[in-house]
Amino acid sequence: MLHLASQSPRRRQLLEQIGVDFAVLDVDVPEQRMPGESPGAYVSRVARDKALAGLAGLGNPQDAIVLGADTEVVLDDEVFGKPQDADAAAAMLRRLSGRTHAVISVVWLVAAAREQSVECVSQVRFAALDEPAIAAYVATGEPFGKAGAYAIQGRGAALIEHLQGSYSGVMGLPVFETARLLHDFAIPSR
Ligand SMILES: Cc1cn([C@H]2C[C@H](O)[C@@H](COP(=O)(O)OP(=O)(O)OP(=O)(O)O)O2)c(=O)[nH]c1=O
Repeated sequence: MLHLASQSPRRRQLLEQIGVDFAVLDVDVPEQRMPGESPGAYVSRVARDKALAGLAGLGNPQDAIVLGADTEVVLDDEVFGKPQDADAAAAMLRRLSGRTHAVISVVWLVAAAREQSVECVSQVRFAALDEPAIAAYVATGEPFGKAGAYAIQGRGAALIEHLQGSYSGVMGLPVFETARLLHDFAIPSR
C-alpha cells in the first residue's frame, strides 16, 4: 500500500491525477537548512525525512511504501521556503522580480528494505514586479504555504514569463518522475 506523507493538497491532487491509490499520512518534520548544506542536499534530506517519519509512524510494516516530497525555491544559493508573514512574502517576491530562479522538488520513496528518489529542477523566470503588483499579489493570500511565496497553479501564473522544466514539479510533485519511481516500485495505477 502506498502512503503519501504530506499535508499538501497539491501533492494529493497530482498523485490522484496519475491514477494511483494511496492513503495520506500526517508527518511533521523540521525544515531547516544546515550550515554548508547545498540546496539540493537540503531538499533531498527533508523529502527523505518526511518519508521516513511516515514509515516510522506506521510502525515500519513490511508491506508499506511511503512517499515524501519537498519543494524549495532557490536564488543565488539561497533557499526560499514558505513565507512566515506578509512582509516575508513581499521580500521574497521583490528578490524574484525580473530574475530566473530554480525550483527544486525531490520525491523520495521508502519501504522496509528499499529506498529510491528522484530530483527535478526547473527554471522559472519572473516578470519585473513593481511595489503595487507585489502588494496586490500578497493581498490575495496565495503566497502563504508556498515555497518562494507564489503559486504557479494560481494567480502566480500571471507573474511567470517563462518556465523551463516541470510545471507539476514547481507545484510540488513532478508527475512524470513520480510515475517512473512508482513504476520501479511496481506500484500500479488505475
Ligand atoms: C513554487 C510553488 C510552490 N508550491 C508549494 C508546493 C509545496 O506544497 C510548498 C512547499 O512546501 P513543502 O515543505 O515542500 O510542502 P508542504 O509544507 O506544503 O507539505 P508537506 O511538507 O506536508 O508535504 O509550496 C506551490 O503550490 N506552487 C508553486 O508554484
